[in-house]
Amino acid sequence: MTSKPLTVVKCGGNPAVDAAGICADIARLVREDRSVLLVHGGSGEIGRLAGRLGVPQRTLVAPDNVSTRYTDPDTLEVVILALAGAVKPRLIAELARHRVPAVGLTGMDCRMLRAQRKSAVRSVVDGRTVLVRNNLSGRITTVDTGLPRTLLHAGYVPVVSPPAIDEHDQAVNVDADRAAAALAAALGAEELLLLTGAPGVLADPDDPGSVQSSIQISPTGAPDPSARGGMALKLIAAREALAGGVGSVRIADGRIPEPVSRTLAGAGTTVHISRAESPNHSSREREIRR
Ligand SMILES: Nc1ncnc2c1ncn2[C@@H]1O[C@H](COP(=O)(O)OP(=O)(O)O)[C@@H](O)[C@H]1O
Ligand SMILES: CC(=O)N[C@@H](CCC(=O)OP(=O)(O)O)C(=O)O
Repeated sequence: MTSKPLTVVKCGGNPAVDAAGICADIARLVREDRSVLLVHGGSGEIGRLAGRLGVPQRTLVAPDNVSTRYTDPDTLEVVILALAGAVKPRLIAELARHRVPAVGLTGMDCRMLRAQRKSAVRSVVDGRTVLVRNNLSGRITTVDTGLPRTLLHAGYVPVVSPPAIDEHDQAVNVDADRAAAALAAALGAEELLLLTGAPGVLADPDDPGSVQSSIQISPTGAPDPSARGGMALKLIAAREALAGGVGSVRIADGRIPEPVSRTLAGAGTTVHISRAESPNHSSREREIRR
Protein backbone atom coordinates (compact mmCIF):
# COMPACT_ATOMS: atom_id res chain seq x y z
CA MET A 1 0.00 0.00 0.00
CA THR A 2 1.10 3.55 -0.60
CA SER A 3 0.68 5.78 2.44
CA LYS A 4 -1.94 7.97 0.74
CA PRO A 5 -5.23 6.67 -0.70
CA LEU A 6 -4.68 5.62 -4.29
CA THR A 7 -6.93 6.33 -7.26
CA VAL A 8 -6.27 4.35 -10.43
CA VAL A 9 -7.61 6.08 -13.53
CA LYS A 10 -7.83 4.27 -16.85
CA CYS A 11 -8.03 6.42 -19.96
CA GLY A 12 -9.68 4.57 -22.84
CA GLY A 13 -8.42 4.65 -26.39
CA ASN A 14 -11.54 6.01 -28.07
CA PRO A 15 -10.33 9.22 -29.82
CA ALA A 16 -13.31 11.13 -28.34
CA VAL A 17 -12.01 10.57 -24.80
CA ASP A 18 -10.75 13.89 -23.43
CA ALA A 19 -7.21 12.93 -22.44
CA ALA A 20 -6.36 16.59 -21.74
CA GLY A 21 -9.34 16.87 -19.37
CA ILE A 22 -8.31 13.67 -17.60
CA CYS A 23 -4.76 15.01 -17.14
CA ALA A 24 -6.03 18.36 -15.81
CA ASP A 25 -8.19 16.50 -13.28
CA ILE A 26 -5.29 14.28 -12.26
CA ALA A 27 -3.24 17.43 -11.63
CA ARG A 28 -6.01 18.63 -9.30
CA LEU A 29 -6.00 15.33 -7.39
CA VAL A 30 -2.22 15.45 -7.05
CA ARG A 31 -2.44 19.02 -5.71
CA GLU A 32 -4.95 17.67 -3.16
CA ASP A 33 -2.18 15.28 -2.07
CA ARG A 34 -3.74 12.13 -3.47
CA SER A 35 -1.78 9.32 -5.11
CA VAL A 36 -2.81 8.65 -8.70
CA LEU A 37 -1.74 5.98 -11.16
CA LEU A 38 -2.86 6.45 -14.76
CA VAL A 39 -3.30 3.45 -17.05
CA HIS A 40 -4.02 3.97 -20.72
CA GLY A 41 -5.07 1.97 -23.73
CA GLY A 42 -5.09 3.28 -27.24
CA SER A 43 -7.25 1.16 -29.51
CA GLY A 44 -8.01 4.20 -31.70
CA GLU A 45 -4.32 5.06 -32.13
CA ILE A 46 -3.42 1.39 -32.77
CA GLY A 47 -6.02 1.22 -35.55
CA ARG A 48 -4.88 4.52 -37.04
CA LEU A 49 -1.19 3.55 -37.04
CA ALA A 50 -1.91 0.05 -38.37
CA GLY A 51 -3.78 1.71 -41.27
CA ARG A 52 -0.87 4.05 -41.99
CA LEU A 53 1.62 1.17 -41.89
CA GLY A 54 -0.58 -1.21 -43.88
CA VAL A 55 -0.82 -3.83 -41.13
CA PRO A 56 -4.21 -5.60 -41.42
CA GLN A 57 -6.20 -5.80 -38.20
CA ARG A 58 -8.50 -8.54 -36.98
CA THR A 59 -10.77 -8.61 -33.94
CA LEU A 60 -11.43 -11.88 -32.16
CA VAL A 61 -14.90 -12.20 -30.67
CA ALA A 62 -15.09 -14.92 -28.02
CA PRO A 63 -18.28 -16.95 -27.49
CA ASP A 64 -19.09 -14.77 -24.42
CA ASN A 65 -19.10 -11.62 -26.64
CA VAL A 66 -15.74 -10.35 -25.38
CA SER A 67 -13.65 -8.90 -28.19
CA THR A 68 -9.86 -8.60 -28.32
CA ARG A 69 -7.27 -7.75 -30.94
CA TYR A 70 -5.62 -10.64 -32.80
CA THR A 71 -1.96 -9.88 -32.22
CA ASP A 72 0.48 -11.26 -34.77
CA PRO A 73 4.14 -10.06 -34.66
CA ASP A 74 3.49 -7.03 -36.92
CA THR A 75 0.46 -6.04 -34.88
CA LEU A 76 2.41 -6.36 -31.63
CA GLU A 77 4.96 -3.93 -33.06
CA VAL A 78 2.16 -1.52 -33.96
CA VAL A 79 0.62 -1.87 -30.46
CA ILE A 80 3.96 -0.99 -28.84
CA LEU A 81 4.61 1.92 -31.23
CA ALA A 82 1.11 3.30 -30.71
CA LEU A 83 0.96 2.95 -26.92
CA ALA A 84 4.57 3.60 -25.86
CA GLY A 85 5.48 5.83 -28.81
CA ALA A 86 2.40 7.98 -29.37
CA VAL A 87 -0.33 7.82 -26.71
CA LYS A 88 1.95 7.76 -23.68
CA PRO A 89 4.20 10.70 -24.70
CA ARG A 90 1.07 12.78 -25.36
CA LEU A 91 -0.25 12.02 -21.87
CA ILE A 92 3.16 12.70 -20.28
CA ALA A 93 3.38 16.04 -22.13
CA GLU A 94 -0.13 17.00 -21.02
CA LEU A 95 0.65 16.10 -17.41
CA ALA A 96 3.96 18.01 -17.65
CA ARG A 97 2.01 21.11 -18.76
CA HIS A 98 0.23 20.88 -15.40
CA ARG A 99 3.55 20.30 -13.60
CA VAL A 100 2.62 16.73 -12.68
CA PRO A 101 5.76 14.58 -12.26
CA ALA A 102 4.66 11.73 -14.51
CA VAL A 103 6.73 8.66 -15.38
CA GLY A 104 5.82 6.63 -18.47
CA LEU A 105 6.08 2.85 -18.23
CA THR A 106 4.84 -0.26 -19.95
CA GLY A 107 4.09 -3.47 -18.11
CA MET A 108 7.49 -4.74 -19.28
CA ASP A 109 9.44 -2.27 -17.12
CA CYS A 110 11.00 -4.13 -14.19
CA ARG A 111 8.74 -7.01 -15.31
CA MET A 112 5.89 -5.20 -13.59
CA LEU A 113 3.01 -6.96 -15.40
CA ARG A 114 3.71 -10.60 -16.08
CA ALA A 115 1.39 -12.42 -18.42
CA GLN A 116 0.86 -15.84 -19.83
CA ARG A 117 0.41 -16.04 -23.57
CA LYS A 118 -2.79 -17.79 -24.63
CA SER A 119 -1.53 -20.52 -26.95
CA ALA A 120 -4.96 -20.69 -28.57
CA VAL A 121 -8.07 -18.54 -28.21
CA ARG A 122 -11.65 -19.35 -29.07
CA SER A 123 -13.26 -17.03 -31.58
CA VAL A 124 -16.63 -16.99 -33.31
CA VAL A 125 -16.22 -16.83 -37.10
CA ASP A 126 -19.36 -16.91 -39.28
CA GLY A 127 -21.35 -18.34 -36.37
CA ARG A 128 -18.84 -21.14 -35.70
CA THR A 129 -16.38 -21.27 -32.78
CA VAL A 130 -12.82 -21.83 -34.02
CA LEU A 131 -9.44 -22.00 -32.26
CA VAL A 132 -7.06 -19.22 -33.29
CA ARG A 133 -3.35 -19.91 -32.73
CA ASN A 134 -0.12 -17.87 -32.89
CA ASN A 135 -1.68 -14.96 -31.04
CA LEU A 136 0.80 -12.83 -29.09
CA SER A 137 -1.72 -11.71 -26.50
CA GLY A 138 -2.32 -13.08 -23.06
CA ARG A 139 -3.61 -12.75 -19.54
CA ILE A 140 -1.87 -11.01 -16.65
CA THR A 141 -0.81 -13.51 -13.99
CA THR A 142 1.31 -11.48 -11.58
CA VAL A 143 1.90 -7.84 -10.71
CA ASP A 144 5.23 -6.80 -9.25
CA THR A 145 4.28 -3.68 -7.33
CA GLY A 146 7.86 -2.75 -6.40
CA LEU A 147 8.36 -0.11 -9.10
CA PRO A 148 4.93 1.59 -8.99
CA ARG A 149 4.98 1.63 -5.17
CA THR A 150 8.42 3.25 -5.17
CA LEU A 151 7.27 5.89 -7.65
CA LEU A 152 3.96 6.58 -5.88
CA HIS A 153 5.72 6.80 -2.55
CA ALA A 154 8.11 9.41 -3.98
CA GLY A 155 5.20 11.48 -5.32
CA TYR A 156 5.38 10.50 -8.99
CA VAL A 157 2.39 9.61 -11.16
CA PRO A 158 3.13 6.37 -13.04
CA VAL A 159 1.56 6.25 -16.51
CA VAL A 160 1.29 2.58 -17.46
CA SER A 161 0.13 0.73 -20.57
CA PRO A 162 0.39 -2.67 -22.23
CA PRO A 163 2.34 -4.66 -23.27
CA ALA A 164 3.08 -7.02 -20.40
CA ILE A 165 5.98 -9.46 -20.35
CA ASP A 166 5.73 -13.23 -20.64
CA GLU A 167 7.64 -16.07 -19.00
CA HIS A 168 10.27 -15.90 -21.78
CA ASP A 169 10.67 -12.14 -21.24
CA GLN A 170 8.90 -11.35 -24.51
CA ALA A 171 6.31 -8.63 -24.97
CA VAL A 172 2.72 -9.84 -24.79
CA ASN A 173 -0.34 -7.77 -25.63
CA VAL A 174 -2.87 -7.51 -22.80
CA ASP A 175 -6.08 -5.59 -22.39
CA ALA A 176 -5.54 -2.18 -20.78
CA ASP A 177 -8.69 -2.35 -18.60
CA ARG A 178 -7.54 -5.64 -17.11
CA ALA A 179 -4.05 -4.20 -16.64
CA ALA A 180 -5.64 -1.30 -14.72
CA ALA A 181 -7.68 -3.73 -12.63
CA ALA A 182 -4.64 -5.87 -11.86
CA LEU A 183 -2.59 -2.83 -10.80
CA ALA A 184 -5.44 -1.37 -8.74
CA ALA A 185 -5.93 -4.66 -6.90
CA ALA A 186 -2.24 -5.32 -6.32
CA LEU A 187 -1.65 -1.77 -5.05
CA GLY A 188 -4.73 -1.80 -2.81
CA ALA A 189 -6.35 1.13 -4.61
CA GLU A 190 -9.31 2.83 -3.02
CA GLU A 191 -10.99 3.32 -6.39
CA LEU A 192 -10.66 2.43 -10.04
CA LEU A 193 -12.18 4.72 -12.65
CA LEU A 194 -12.55 3.29 -16.15
CA LEU A 195 -13.11 6.31 -18.42
CA THR A 196 -14.36 5.46 -21.87
CA GLY A 197 -16.33 6.55 -24.92
CA ALA A 198 -19.75 5.80 -23.40
CA PRO A 199 -21.63 7.52 -20.55
CA GLY A 200 -21.45 4.37 -18.42
CA VAL A 201 -22.93 0.90 -18.74
CA LEU A 202 -26.07 1.25 -20.85
CA ALA A 203 -29.06 -1.04 -20.32
CA ASP A 204 -29.52 -0.75 -24.08
CA PRO A 205 -26.20 -0.25 -25.89
CA ASP A 206 -28.03 1.65 -28.66
CA ASP A 207 -29.67 4.11 -26.24
CA PRO A 208 -27.18 6.61 -24.73
CA GLY A 209 -29.95 7.69 -22.31
CA SER A 210 -30.10 4.26 -20.67
CA VAL A 211 -27.11 4.70 -18.32
CA GLN A 212 -27.37 2.58 -15.20
CA SER A 213 -26.11 4.36 -12.08
CA SER A 214 -25.13 1.00 -10.61
CA ILE A 215 -25.00 -2.54 -11.90
CA GLN A 216 -24.80 -5.96 -10.22
CA ILE A 217 -22.71 -8.33 -12.29
CA SER A 218 -22.46 -12.07 -12.13
CA PRO A 219 -19.42 -13.40 -10.20
CA THR A 220 -18.55 -15.82 -13.02
CA GLY A 221 -19.08 -16.14 -16.75
CA ALA A 222 -20.46 -13.31 -18.89
CA PRO A 223 -20.91 -10.43 -16.43
CA ASP A 224 -23.99 -8.77 -17.95
CA PRO A 225 -26.09 -9.51 -21.03
CA SER A 226 -26.31 -5.83 -22.07
CA ALA A 227 -22.54 -5.43 -22.45
CA ARG A 228 -20.89 -6.28 -25.74
CA GLY A 229 -17.40 -6.01 -27.18
CA GLY A 230 -15.09 -3.74 -25.21
CA MET A 231 -17.72 -3.12 -22.53
CA ALA A 232 -18.03 -6.84 -21.77
CA LEU A 233 -14.28 -6.91 -21.18
CA LYS A 234 -14.47 -3.74 -19.08
CA LEU A 235 -16.97 -5.46 -16.77
CA ILE A 236 -14.68 -8.47 -16.48
CA ALA A 237 -11.88 -6.06 -15.51
CA ALA A 238 -14.20 -4.39 -12.97
CA ARG A 239 -15.03 -7.77 -11.49
CA GLU A 240 -11.34 -8.67 -11.22
CA ALA A 241 -10.60 -5.38 -9.46
CA LEU A 242 -13.45 -5.80 -6.95
CA ALA A 243 -12.55 -9.44 -6.31
CA GLY A 244 -8.99 -8.26 -5.72
CA GLY A 245 -10.11 -5.84 -2.98
CA VAL A 246 -10.44 -2.49 -4.80
CA GLY A 247 -12.91 -0.36 -2.83
CA SER A 248 -15.02 0.86 -5.74
CA VAL A 249 -15.06 0.63 -9.52
CA ARG A 250 -16.86 3.11 -11.75
CA ILE A 251 -17.22 3.02 -15.52
CA ALA A 252 -17.88 6.51 -16.81
CA ASP A 253 -17.70 8.99 -19.65
CA GLY A 254 -14.21 10.14 -20.59
CA ARG A 255 -15.56 12.54 -23.23
CA ILE A 256 -17.13 15.11 -20.92
CA PRO A 257 -15.36 18.09 -19.28
CA GLU A 258 -13.66 17.26 -15.96
CA PRO A 259 -14.18 13.52 -16.45
CA VAL A 260 -12.33 12.37 -13.32
CA SER A 261 -13.95 14.91 -10.98
CA ARG A 262 -17.41 14.18 -12.32
CA THR A 263 -16.91 10.44 -11.99
CA LEU A 264 -15.70 10.86 -8.42
CA ALA A 265 -18.84 12.96 -7.84
CA GLY A 266 -21.03 10.06 -9.00
CA ALA A 267 -21.27 10.15 -12.80
CA GLY A 268 -21.35 6.87 -14.69
CA THR A 269 -21.96 3.37 -13.40
CA THR A 270 -20.80 1.83 -10.13
CA VAL A 271 -20.10 -1.87 -10.52
CA HIS A 272 -20.87 -4.44 -7.83
CA ILE A 273 -20.49 -8.20 -7.93
CA SER A 274 -23.37 -10.18 -6.58
CA ARG A 275 -21.14 -12.34 -4.34
CA ALA A 276 -18.33 -10.56 -2.44
CA GLU A 277 -14.89 -12.11 -2.25
CA SER A 278 -12.53 -11.38 0.59
CA PRO A 279 -9.88 -8.81 -0.31
CA ASN A 280 -6.26 -9.82 -0.01
CA HIS A 281 -3.87 -7.32 -1.45
CA SER A 282 -1.06 -7.05 1.07
CA SER A 283 1.76 -8.90 -0.67
CA ARG A 284 4.30 -7.33 -3.02
CA GLU A 285 3.44 -9.83 -5.69
CA ARG A 286 0.09 -11.50 -5.95
CA GLU A 287 -1.68 -13.92 -8.18
CA ILE A 288 -4.40 -12.40 -10.31
CA ARG A 289 -7.52 -14.53 -10.11
CA ARG A 290 -8.82 -15.85 -13.41
N1 LIG B 1 -24.04 -1.98 -22.61
C1 LIG B 1 -23.11 -1.12 -23.08
N2 LIG B 1 -22.97 0.10 -22.49
C2 LIG B 1 -22.04 0.98 -22.93
N3 LIG B 1 -21.19 0.72 -23.95
C3 LIG B 1 -21.28 -0.48 -24.58
C4 LIG B 1 -22.24 -1.45 -24.17
N4 LIG B 1 -22.09 -2.55 -24.95
C5 LIG B 1 -21.10 -2.28 -25.81
N5 LIG B 1 -20.60 -1.04 -25.61
C6 LIG B 1 -19.49 -0.45 -26.37
O1 LIG B 1 -18.29 -0.61 -25.60
C7 LIG B 1 -17.48 0.54 -25.79
C8 LIG B 1 -16.43 0.62 -24.67
O2 LIG B 1 -15.43 -0.35 -24.91
P1 LIG B 1 -14.05 0.06 -25.62
O3 LIG B 1 -14.33 0.77 -26.89
O4 LIG B 1 -13.20 -1.15 -25.67
O5 LIG B 1 -13.50 1.10 -24.57
P2 LIG B 1 -12.04 1.63 -24.21
O6 LIG B 1 -11.31 1.89 -25.51
O7 LIG B 1 -12.34 2.85 -23.43
O8 LIG B 1 -11.38 0.56 -23.39
C9 LIG B 1 -18.48 1.67 -25.82
O9 LIG B 1 -17.96 2.84 -26.41
C10 LIG B 1 -19.63 1.05 -26.63
O10 LIG B 1 -19.43 1.26 -28.01
C1 LIG C 1 -5.17 -7.85 -26.18
C2 LIG C 1 -5.71 -6.48 -26.52
O1 LIG C 1 -6.78 -6.42 -27.12
N1 LIG C 1 -4.99 -5.43 -26.13
C3 LIG C 1 -5.40 -4.08 -26.40
C4 LIG C 1 -4.43 -3.11 -25.73
C5 LIG C 1 -4.86 -1.66 -25.88
C6 LIG C 1 -6.19 -1.39 -25.20
O2 LIG C 1 -6.68 -2.13 -24.36
O3 LIG C 1 -6.76 -0.20 -25.59
P1 LIG C 1 -8.20 0.34 -25.14
O4 LIG C 1 -8.12 0.65 -23.68
O5 LIG C 1 -8.41 1.52 -25.98
O6 LIG C 1 -9.23 -0.74 -25.40
C7 LIG C 1 -5.42 -3.80 -27.92
O7 LIG C 1 -4.53 -4.27 -28.62
O8 LIG C 1 -6.32 -3.07 -28.36
